[in-house]
Amino acid sequence: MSLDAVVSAIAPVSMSQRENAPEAFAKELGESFKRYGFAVLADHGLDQNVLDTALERTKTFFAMSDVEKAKYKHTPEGQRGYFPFGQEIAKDAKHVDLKEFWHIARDLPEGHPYSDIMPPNISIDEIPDWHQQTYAMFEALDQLGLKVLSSIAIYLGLEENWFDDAMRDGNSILRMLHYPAQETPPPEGSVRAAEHGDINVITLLLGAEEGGLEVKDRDGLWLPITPPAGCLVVNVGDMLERLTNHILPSTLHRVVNPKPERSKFARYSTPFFAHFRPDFEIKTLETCISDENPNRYEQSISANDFLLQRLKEIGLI
Ligand SMILES: O=C(O)CCC(=O)C(=O)O
Ligand SMILES: [Fe+2]
Repeated sequence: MSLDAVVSAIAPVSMSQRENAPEAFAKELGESFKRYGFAVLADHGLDQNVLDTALERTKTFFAMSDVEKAKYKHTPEGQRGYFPFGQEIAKDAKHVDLKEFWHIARDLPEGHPYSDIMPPNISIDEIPDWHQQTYAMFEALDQLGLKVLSSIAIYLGLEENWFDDAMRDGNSILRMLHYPAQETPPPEGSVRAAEHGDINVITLLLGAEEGGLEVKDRDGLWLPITPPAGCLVVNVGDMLERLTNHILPSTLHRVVNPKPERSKFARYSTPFFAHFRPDFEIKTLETCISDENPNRYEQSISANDFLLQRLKEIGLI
């Protein structure tokens, strides 16, 4: 198969269809998720200025010295702030990933019942408007995520607003990722991000235009995903896979090292991991159980217990 054929394997779905033809949009989106666990969204309507400003601040932060950045290292229970280079290791992987990142999470009002599970964000002294600018991006993606989920609900035969309560005050994370340039070849076997499934409900990913993202197809072959400029990649996470009894699969993906001609370029990407509220019980949807697909999970599990289990596996707590 030619590279072009592979790139277009996941055809973009236009969000502009969503208002006029919600059922048709939901079907096209849902079929892409069912087939690949991934969809490519065109015309997402996000404010480019908000995205550009947040990315510009992110580049400023990662350009700071390791000593300066270390002041903002996340606390083990926190999942907010800075995660230095060489910390995350994918489940069952032998080498750490070649990346550093920052987590922005939801701001909660003081005294909120989830405050003990969802601590406050961390600000950066050297970049005074860091929180304001990156939180604008968090909020934009949070809202877009709900729209995508409402179309998924339609596809699954649920009420359009089914996910609203499950996602209210959810423990979502915007991850600003920096994969440094590779002027000298990295250690044998290390990659920018080793193969993994995402833990959360859905992920909205910007920044994959710089190549490297690959998705493991049913036959075990890796499909490169290089979305057209201005498109957003969306994928199903393990929580939605479990909720839907694997009707919507959480597909393994990875970020491979750059080709020699791109090795002097850093890669920045910004996945938004949409999460349920911590006390939401993930219980298989009745609409996803059938004779051909019996319930795979007799027990329900709270979103927070599921998350803690998985964070331990990848070395983040
Ligand atoms: O950087 C990318 O393109 C993907 C990142 C990713 O899969 C993740 O952080 O979970
Ligand atoms: Fe991922």
